[in-house]
Amino acid sequence: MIVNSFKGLCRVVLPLYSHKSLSTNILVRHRAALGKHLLGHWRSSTSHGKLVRNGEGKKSVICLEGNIASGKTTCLEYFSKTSDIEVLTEPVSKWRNVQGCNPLGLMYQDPTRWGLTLQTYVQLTMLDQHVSPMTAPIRMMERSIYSAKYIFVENLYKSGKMPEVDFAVLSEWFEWIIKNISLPVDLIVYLQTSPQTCHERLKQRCREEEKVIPLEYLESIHNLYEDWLIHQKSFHVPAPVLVIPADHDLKKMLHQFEENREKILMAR
Ligand SMILES: Nc1ncnc2c1ncn2[C@@H]1O[C@H](COP(=O)(O)OP(=O)(O)O)[C@@H](O)[C@H]1O
Ligand SMILES: Nc1ccn([C@H]2C[C@H](O)[C@@H](COP(=O)(O)O)O2)c(=O)n1
Repeated sequence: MIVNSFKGLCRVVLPLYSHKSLSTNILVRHRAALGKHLLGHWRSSTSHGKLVRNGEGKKSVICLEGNIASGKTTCLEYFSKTSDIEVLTEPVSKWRNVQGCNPLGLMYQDPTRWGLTLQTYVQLTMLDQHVSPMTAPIRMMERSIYSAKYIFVENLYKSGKMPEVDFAVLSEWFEWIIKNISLPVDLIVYLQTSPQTCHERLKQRCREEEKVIPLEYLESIHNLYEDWLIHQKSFHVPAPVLVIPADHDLKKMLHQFEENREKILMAR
């Protein structure tokens, strides 16, 4: 089921400067030079004033969304065997180890203290993925900078675990990013599961940091996903949504991935 076709409108902005990303060079642009330079993998968009990756229009970006342990990595593994697709898994290893520290683990231990720390780093690493040069015509990436903000930051804030000031700082960062940098998404594939299924799979995966996650946490994440991608009543949806029911066993899931292959890969 394709839920919606809702492309974001771009705004004209005048960024004063940009920065060097973790893996790519982003155009460093001053007001005086706006629209004149073409550096590295980036160019300034003449129509919208955003930083845009060269060749962006010819390629296709699919974001795979879903609750924790819904089966996103398993799905990406399946499609990684297809030629002409590059797969970007979430940089969880970075979230577990930044210069010897583990912000993911710290966040689960004390979300009020460490939520901002983790989500700032998630936002940076997801941005880095969105802007990294594509090495194949189709990119499938696990989650997005959008779900980081609309689901996980929102959940921390709504549940009273993120202080107002932390939420405000993260929100301003996020707004700046989406206003100034082109982050095109052509399709969102939503693996729709029940929170109970995720809880079972989470226990089975047994990631150390996640042992403290109760069913209620997965229910909150689930409700935010449903409001965003199914009811479309909370936040902007940056691309059409393909929903794949994902409570089924592995065999049936692989069958469904195959059935949806065309819809997913034609998302341009
Ligand atoms: N359809 C399925 N049925 C049963 N177990 C599954 C299924 N899909 C994935 N799993 C298992 O559930 C756990 C979480 O899956 P994973 O793909 O890592 O989820 P995610 O990337 O969304 O967190 C893993 O142990 C995986 O082997
Ligand atoms: N913005 C985010 C994104 C993810 N997480 C957490 C949730 C999981 O514990 C872990 C990885 O998620 P998965 O791919 O297994 O669904 O990272 C977060 O807290 N904030």
